[in-house]
Amino acid sequence: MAEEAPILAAEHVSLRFGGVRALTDVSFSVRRGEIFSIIGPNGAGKTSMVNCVSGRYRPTEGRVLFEGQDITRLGPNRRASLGIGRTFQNLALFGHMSVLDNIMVGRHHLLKTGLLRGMLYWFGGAQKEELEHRREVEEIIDFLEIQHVRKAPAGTLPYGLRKRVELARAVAVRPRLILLDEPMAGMNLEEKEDMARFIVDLNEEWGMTVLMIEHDMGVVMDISHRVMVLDFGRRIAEGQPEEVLADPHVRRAYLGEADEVTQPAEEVV
Ligand SMILES: Nc1ncnc2c1ncn2[C@@H]1O[C@H](COP(=O)(O)OP(=O)(O)OP(=O)(O)O)[C@@H](O)[C@H]1O
Repeated sequence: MAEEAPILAAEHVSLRFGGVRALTDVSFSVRRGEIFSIIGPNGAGKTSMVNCVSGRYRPTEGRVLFEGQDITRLGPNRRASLGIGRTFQNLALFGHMSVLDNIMVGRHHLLKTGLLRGMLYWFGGAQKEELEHRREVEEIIDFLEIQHVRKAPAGTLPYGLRKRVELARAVAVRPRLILLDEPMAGMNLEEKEDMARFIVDLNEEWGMTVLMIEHDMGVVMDISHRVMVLDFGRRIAEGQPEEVLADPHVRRAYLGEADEVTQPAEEVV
């Protein structure tokens, strides 16, 4: 049987900012149902790559395909409405709004009915649709275990919980592909474990394909099905976590392992 087409494919993507080559000829594909991680040292091009997928950046060369459709020229909102959701490296919540409202905003943003319908709601119409949204949002709140803070202003929550709310907002639009930019950044061990569990559940129980940037190698190796390694904007490896970890090129470039030639000579006494 022929293999199913990938949900996401990047083909020969290059991205330049003036003289800076953020990405050079990067190709990879993500299969439906996978947790796929991009790793690499600082400045390797990970965020640039994810931005080329979300539509924030347009590649200088190459193409990005989502479910077989060329989305290279589409803007971020259009891509979001096709089924690509995302979270940000830096939190992007409305601090004064409640957790519940922050998540509702996530849904409103992509509603077919749009702004006018949203306004109608506030003046008393469209409640049925709204009730359905609320039900779905409550389901997400339960799933991410943030019931106890649903009424709290998002800005008053500890960092780990805010990250979870941000994930809830991205999940609220039910994307088929979710882009997570450093979901564990700044978290303590317990928060990381919780977040890792949520990502795995999103993937396994909610059927979301995940494309993730993460620096925490333990988490990456634990939960990813496949990993791509970028270094200086180029793809230097891709495969299952254990293959990638064993790759000598990766060990040298990323994990900082010196190869034999560069080992300091033993001191002769
Ligand atoms: N908007 C921009 N304007 C100019 N240069 C940029 C821009 N965005 C990224 N770059 C450059 O592109 C290169 C790749 O950056 P990018 O942020 O994609 O790397 P990264 O792997 O995500 O790094 P980090 O792990 O530190 O987040 C870097 O040299 C960076 O300075």
